Amino acid sequence: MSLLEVRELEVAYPGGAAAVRGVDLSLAAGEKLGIAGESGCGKSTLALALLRLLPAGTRTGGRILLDGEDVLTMKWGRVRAVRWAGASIVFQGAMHSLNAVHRVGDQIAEPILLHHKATPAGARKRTGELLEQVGLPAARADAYPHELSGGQRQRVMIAMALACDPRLIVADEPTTALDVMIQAQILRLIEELVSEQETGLIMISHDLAVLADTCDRLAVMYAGRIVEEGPARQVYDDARHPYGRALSEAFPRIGDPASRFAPHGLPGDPPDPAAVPSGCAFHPRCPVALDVCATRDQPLRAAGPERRAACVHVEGAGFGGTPAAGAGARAPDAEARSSTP
Ligand SMILES: Nc1ncnc2c1ncn2[C@@H]1O[C@H](COP(=O)(O)OP(=O)(O)OP(=O)(O)O)[C@@H](O)[C@H]1O
Repeated sequence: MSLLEVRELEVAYPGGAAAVRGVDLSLAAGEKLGIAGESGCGKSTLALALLRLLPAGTRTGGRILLDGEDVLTMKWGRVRAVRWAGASIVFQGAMHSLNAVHRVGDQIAEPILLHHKATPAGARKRTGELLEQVGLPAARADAYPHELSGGQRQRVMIAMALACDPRLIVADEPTTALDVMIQAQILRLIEELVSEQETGLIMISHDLAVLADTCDRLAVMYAGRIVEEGPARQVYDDARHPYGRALSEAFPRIGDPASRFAPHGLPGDPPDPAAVPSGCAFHPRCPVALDVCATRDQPLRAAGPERRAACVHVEGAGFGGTPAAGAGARAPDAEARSSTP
């Protein structure tokens, strides 16, 4: 049985349209899955749904099975028991997630006291061990968040997330606010810790390169849907969906310093959930869209071994494996749009 099975997940904020629209994904124990997409594609909404941290009044549909138990329908007492111990989350910007008026050691100890019924001395000992595990001296337990650097605070957040030995860690842009050197250290730390402990990891980022370097598998999200999925390195090197391709071209390539100076960027923005275009939601920005893309949405379908993509070009010749003409580098091309599938 998978550690996590998400089936046809729908999430709509109070009074709003669906921000997550029919997401399916699964994660094996100890597996690392990256979820990529631009801001507004629904990645954080998906992360919050996994731990049932969505605001009151949010409508959800589908199923989120964590070790076979549906997080969306479990009683609140059970949800509280599952958080930290079953699954925990690391948010971006630890300054906002940590309580400014409590020492960081007390904040790490809190879930340990709650879930492991530890004595205060036992919780303190475990807190020291966790801090050392994330590369901080145990004595930093006495510090307040403002006395730590951004990287140190993010390490504290990771220590908290690990405190109850969860089966799953969800890391939502865990390094976005940090400088590049610290970012690399924190990513390596997360990777090592989850590998050592066979913890499942869902890491969310807009940066495909970061995810390709850290994760086993990658899912690309656009307008609340997963549009591409597969082994991380393959998706990064040879995306089958034009959006995945545009995203991988939008960032400097791993190991290719020259690409930092290449023209990048994907014109336009992802749609607002209330105004998702008809057909394939990406078609207005897609450089290889066909007429049919404006009217017919594509399901995720096999796009090679262990790979899936939701694009009209996947089935036929001409797209899968063939480099698309500079996805994102120019406006939709009239010739491509007028050709038939
Ligand atoms: N609390 C909320 N109430 C209403 N709408 C929201 C709320 N949070 C997010 N949204 C909307 O849901 C959509 C998806 O947002 P979400 O934060 O999940 O995307 P994201 O891909 O994680 O982006 P980011 O990287 O900026 O967090 C967006 O259109 C956003 O405006």
